[in-house]
Amino acid sequence: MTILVIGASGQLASHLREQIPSAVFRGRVDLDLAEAATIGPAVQALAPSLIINAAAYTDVDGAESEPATAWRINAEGPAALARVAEQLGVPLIHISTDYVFDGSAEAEYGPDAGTCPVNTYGRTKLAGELAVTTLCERHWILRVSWVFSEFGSNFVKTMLRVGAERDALQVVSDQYGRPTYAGDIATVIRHLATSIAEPSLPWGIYHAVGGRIVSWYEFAGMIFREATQRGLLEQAPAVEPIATASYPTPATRPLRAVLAPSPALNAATGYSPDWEIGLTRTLQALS
Ligand SMILES: NC(=O)C1=CN([C@@H]2O[C@H](COP(=O)(O)OP(=O)(O)OC[C@H]3O[C@@H](n4cnc5c(N)ncnc54)[C@H](OP(=O)(O)O)[C@@H]3O)[C@@H](O)[C@H]2O)C=CC1
Ligand SMILES: Cc1cn([C@H]2C[C@H](O)[C@@H](COP(=O)(O)OP(=O)(O)O[C@H]3O[C@@H](C)C(=O)[C@@H](O)[C@H]3O)O2)c(=O)[nH]c1=O
Ligand SMILES: [Mg+2]
Repeated sequence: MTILVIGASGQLASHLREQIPSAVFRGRVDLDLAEAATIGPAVQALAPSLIINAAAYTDVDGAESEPATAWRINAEGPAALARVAEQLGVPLIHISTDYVFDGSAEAEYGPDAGTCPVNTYGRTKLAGELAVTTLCERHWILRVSWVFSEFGSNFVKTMLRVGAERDALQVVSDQYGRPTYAGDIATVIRHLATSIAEPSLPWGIYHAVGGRIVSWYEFAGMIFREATQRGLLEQAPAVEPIATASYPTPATRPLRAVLAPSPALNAATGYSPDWEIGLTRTLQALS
């Protein structure tokens, strides 16, 4: 049984390497998602029994200036993976994002809520979801949000770097979400992979999140509190809450695209993601 992971050094791919060491990993140098025509033959040659797509174009602001590249990697590449999974008759686990929603609702978004991305990254990820659902019957799409880890680049590591350089910084306090520890996504995937011979979870879209809803400002405060307690930072910088309008970026970001956890996913995997434990793990690993 060969489990094929697309992605090698990203946050999720790195945790999958720890948790499913027997899997075969293909980073962008071996298998370029932007070259859709090459994907089918490359995957067929490996004859996997399960395909996990841990790769994506994740530079939200960058996608605004290179939309064609983001589209190739986030929409056309996953479409090619879905086609070859269907041909081989094997399941595909694909990852998506809170940014498929516009974030204008007060309530949390369930997997069936109406999508309406407000930026290019979100539009390309939504196109990837649609391709996977229409082209490959045996799919699980796991939506996650605000992913962080000791591996790769993310908000936690940015805060630690900026916090070491500056006495004060401003962080937006009107965008809300549920952060996700990449190690938790890997754990959920590991449980799903273990049950692949007799899947108990219906194919479809699920939200692999859990824990408190916070703003980026609150998240930054929690990072600085624990990082100073652990001696990762000598002193926490002063953090000033600001409105999104005062922090202009190339991409618009949804204000309240809060993913509602999926009880069926938690029941099937016997696991509930908890990002606050993940934050402690991340800061431990970086200490
Ligand atoms: N980061 C976040 O905050 C969030 C991420 N997600 C989703 O979670 C999933 C995992 O993201 P994350 O681990 O954070 O990603 P990272 O940004 O940490 O890593 C990106 C990964 O994509 C791979 N990749 C990029 N371009 C290509 C390409 N052209 N061909 C093949 N592989 C490529 C990289 O490959 P290589 O290993 O070779 O460098 C790397 O493994 C993605 O689907 C993402 O959209 C969802 C919500 C939030
Ligand atoms: C560094 C920094 C960011 N911010 C803001 C910008 C932004 O609104 C928010 C978070 O910054 P980021 O650059 O991490 O945001 P962003 O890259 O948009 O994060 C998103 O990435 C993609 C891949 C996803 O799928 C989403 O779930 C989400 O995690 O904090 C500040 O207010 N102050 C700062 O000093
Ligand atoms: Mg980013």
